[in-house]
Amino acid sequence: RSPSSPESPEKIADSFLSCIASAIWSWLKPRSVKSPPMYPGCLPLIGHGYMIMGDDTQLWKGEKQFYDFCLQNNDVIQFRLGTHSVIVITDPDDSLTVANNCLEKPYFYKFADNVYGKGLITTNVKMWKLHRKLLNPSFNMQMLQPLVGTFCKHAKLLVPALASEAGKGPFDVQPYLISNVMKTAYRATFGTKLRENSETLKIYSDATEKIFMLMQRRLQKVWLHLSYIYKLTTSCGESDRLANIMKGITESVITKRKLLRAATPLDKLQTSDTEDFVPLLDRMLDLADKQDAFTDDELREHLDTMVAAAFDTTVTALTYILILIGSHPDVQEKMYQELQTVLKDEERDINRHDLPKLVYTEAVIKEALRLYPPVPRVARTSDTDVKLKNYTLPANCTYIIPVYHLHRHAMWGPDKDQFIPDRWLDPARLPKNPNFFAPFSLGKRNCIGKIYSMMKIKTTLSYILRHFRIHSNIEKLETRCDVLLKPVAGHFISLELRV
Ligand code: HEM
Repeated sequence: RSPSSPESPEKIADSFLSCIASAIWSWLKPRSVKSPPMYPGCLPLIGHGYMIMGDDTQLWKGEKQFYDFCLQNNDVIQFRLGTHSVIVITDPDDSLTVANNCLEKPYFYKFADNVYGKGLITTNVKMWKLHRKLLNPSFNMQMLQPLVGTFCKHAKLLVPALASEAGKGPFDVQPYLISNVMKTAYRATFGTKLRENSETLKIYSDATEKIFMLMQRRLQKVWLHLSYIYKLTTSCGESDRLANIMKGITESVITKRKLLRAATPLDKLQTSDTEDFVPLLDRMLDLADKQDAFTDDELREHLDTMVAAAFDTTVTALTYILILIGSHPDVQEKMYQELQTVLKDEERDINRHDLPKLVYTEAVIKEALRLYPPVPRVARTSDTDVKLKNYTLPANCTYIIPVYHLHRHAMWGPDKDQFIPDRWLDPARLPKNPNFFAPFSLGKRNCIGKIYSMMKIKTTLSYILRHFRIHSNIEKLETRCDVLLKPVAGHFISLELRV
């Protein structure tokens, strides 16, 4: 049977009936004496699922109600997705407890298993422990610094592209950023130069975006969480079709790279082909050769995961940063002055030594990630009881840490909703508990690419700032949320050439 073929009617009926039985049981079963407050309005069978139905704006609106309720109810509450219990946590210590003790991801992370199943984000804990340890060294500062040259090269290409929009009024900057970020992510991961391959890039990035969209649609319709039902839909077939396209592209890149490695001495391969960085694919092929670390499928799914995890998050972060600094000319001017000081007013490229000196720029990036975290919530699950400060929760709950709400917790002070980069330069203005800031998640299973993304964002921003004044209006911004928190309106910026 193909993955998208329909199941037998008997099987569907069985699964439907067991679902109803479990719904009735979960509705009637005695609640433990001490359990977190339940969000009002829970219905049999669908739980609170009806509150997040509709488009992705509705999903985020609905979710926000749960998370706001959590902030108002001592930072731990519960709601029901269908018959499934979901615990929401905005307490920073409990969030870390869950992040470190519940390393498994919930069932809905498996909705894109056909592409990313064995990649770091979705793989099971046993595999994750082995592979994260092997991959960590490829993401430390020393290994990543050689990529700054590649980031600069692409940031310089972005400048003339953006210049074509200067002086012409508001426009959507995201398509420019998508092309830029995808090219560097693809190059850093596969070592492939995408200019020669831009049709492939387009097919690959379109497929990535569509797979995310299908996953989000499934997430919103609780009945489609049942794979027996989902497999009857056209979306399932479409998702498998896109997965096969991506599979084909990545397999062909891996095969070509293997052939090139077989035919070229390694030192020549690195200097001639990839400036001075070693692409992740080469590092993983080394590990596969020497330690038999990855199967071909694992290799492919890790690499596709890296590109997917790197590109949309970074584009979204850069978009919010541009909107925020475009709405705060004083902040923008301070960043520009810092840049000129670090570069000593010279017309030279930015290098790896400059990046740590951009202290104010880093504060701006952090403040933007605080107000608009591209990943606004992360989720976990556990097959054992979990002990929080005030509750012991049973096995098989899903946990949600709403990062967006941690970032706007009352502990940030009365100005929590305002954009104030300076707060990052004065520890007295930050919450004492560092776990209130988690744009890259918390604990052991946090983002492996956080150093990469800070370097990429700083470099790209620096080139944009050197050439343009940015104008925008954050007051008009509206957001929606699929897997990521994305701008849906009011996100256009205008550019003015600096002379
Ligand atoms: C601003 C940019 C980024 C943000 C905000 C971000 C955020 C996150 C978050 C919140 C998670 C946890 C997801 C979860 O548990 O559901 C995560 C995981 C991950 N991120 Fe990022 N990320 C960014 C950039 C990157 C980049 C550039 C890469 C790769 C080069 C990357 C690779 C990954 C991977 C592989 C994981 C899974 C880690 C694991 O489970 O061990 N991310 N990221």
